[in-house]
Amino acid sequence: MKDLATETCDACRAGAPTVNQQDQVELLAQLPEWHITERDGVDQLEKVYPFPDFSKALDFANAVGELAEGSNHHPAILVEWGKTTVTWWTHKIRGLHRNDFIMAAKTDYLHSK
Ligand SMILES: C[C@H](O)[C@H](O)[C@H]1CNC2=NC(N)=NC(=O)C2=N1
Repeated sequence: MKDLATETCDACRAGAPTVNQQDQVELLAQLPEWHITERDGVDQLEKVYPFPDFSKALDFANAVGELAEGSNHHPAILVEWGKTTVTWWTHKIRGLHRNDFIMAAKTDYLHSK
């Protein structure tokens, strides 16, 4: 199975298909500690990263922001003292695209460095 983190995001267009339930299970199996939650009817992929303080949490958030800019695919990022919550979904399709799982894998890789 190819490492998700090495894939690149497709240019996602309105009307693109969302990831089906079976594929969600397969992709989540490659993404430890990530979970899918629904907000306002939109499935979102989310993970909480713990940090020793606010400053480290903010540094990671900034690194994720740079990753997002480089991929033109952007998460919601919540920075709190001791943790950063990263949430991926695709606005254009109001749901989860393969891109979101790729970006989650890239986020994990960034955290591991
Ligand atoms: C115009 C710009 O390319 C688009 O709005 C991009 C920007 N980043 C994005 N990020 C996410 N998560 N979903 C999108 O649909 C999206 N669209």
